[in-house]
Amino acid sequence: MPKDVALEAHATAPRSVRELQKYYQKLPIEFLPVASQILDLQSIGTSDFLGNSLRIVDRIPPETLSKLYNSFLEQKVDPKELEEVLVYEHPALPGLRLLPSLLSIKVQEGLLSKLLLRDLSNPEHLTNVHLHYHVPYPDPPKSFFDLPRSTTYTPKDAEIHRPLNVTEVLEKKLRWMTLGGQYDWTAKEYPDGPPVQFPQDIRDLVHGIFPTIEPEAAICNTYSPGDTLSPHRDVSEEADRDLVSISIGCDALFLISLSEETDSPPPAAPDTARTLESKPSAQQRKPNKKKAATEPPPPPPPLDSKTLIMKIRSGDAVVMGGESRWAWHGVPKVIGDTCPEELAQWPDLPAPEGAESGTDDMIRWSGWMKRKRVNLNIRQMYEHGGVSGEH
Ligand SMILES: O=C(O)CCC(=O)C(=O)O
Ligand SMILES: [Fe+2]
Repeated sequence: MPKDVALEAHATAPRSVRELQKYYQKLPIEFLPVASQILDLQSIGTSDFLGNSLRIVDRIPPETLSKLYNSFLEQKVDPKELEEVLVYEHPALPGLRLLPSLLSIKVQEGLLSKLLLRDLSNPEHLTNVHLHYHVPYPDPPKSFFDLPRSTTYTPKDAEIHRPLNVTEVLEKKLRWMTLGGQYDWTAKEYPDGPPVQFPQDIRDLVHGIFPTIEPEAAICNTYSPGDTLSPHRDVSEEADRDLVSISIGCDALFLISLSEETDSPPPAAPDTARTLESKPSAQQRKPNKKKAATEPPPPPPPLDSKTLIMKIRSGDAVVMGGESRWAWHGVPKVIGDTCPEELAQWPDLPAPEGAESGTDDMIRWSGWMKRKRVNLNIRQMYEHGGVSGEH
């Protein structure tokens, strides 16, 4: 589908989408199991609701995956240990493909390590922290998870921001990193000039599974429970190739819509970049005595025939292609305590070199992932021709 020139990077989502986002953002997690609008990719096939409308449109055989995993992990992965991956489509969002449990736990762990222990400490990969802080890079390069506790991030403008320490940055402030083409969040465009090299091993894995895209740019989002991503469309890429979104760690709700309803926009959003919100999660907030937690929530806003709200888990992939490539989408909720056990201890690193166990300067990051959701959102920026079709 050719990209519609009318798609504006700064436009605001339709009211119906914003209302759903707000509803699910506020919905206490204890009510999620009874929220029947939510399409749960893990109960596809067993639920009568929506499940009936899903179609299997493709299958990825274990042999294909094991070859890609072998080279990604640089170790032998027996196809017998893998299951065939089913690819689903839903009539509400033509061109949206859902791949529950795409990546094995080992590949998820490998991907986390490449992204966060290797690529994050490459100074070419900018983060949201760079917008307002000087980011210290150790020489020789090493993982940010190996930095001494005394590491300080000094603000660019000391009148607006206070200095941060490495714990604050990695636990809370770090919300995204850009890989390859460095998207400019304020101008909402990719800068001119040759893009930063996309990590080859991640490119090979993603292109091997999804040959319809040549990975050139990605956003690696990190969320804690309580963090949200407001509804938006990713319209800055020149190529109308599929967008591949891979999630690792805690479960999340993902809202996506092709609703065309137009209405008056809400008050203007702050001019910085994208609307990421970090609020204390329901779990972190002190109990509100006036409002008992068991009080049933109001009914949800109606879901029109062009909108889906779904639960996304660790290892799942969502591909936005065709008409859905330019759909409105957002993340109203990240659900704490849902990270798969095998990943929860990541990065589980040995003590940094030279640090003695028990010294003040040593931060044990083991268990960081237990409280996180990491989403890798991969795009092709330019049309070059020569990118093949199906696998
Ligand atoms: O975290 C997600 O699932 C979606 C992220 C996203 O839409 C984006 O980075 O543009
Ligand atoms: Fe997006």
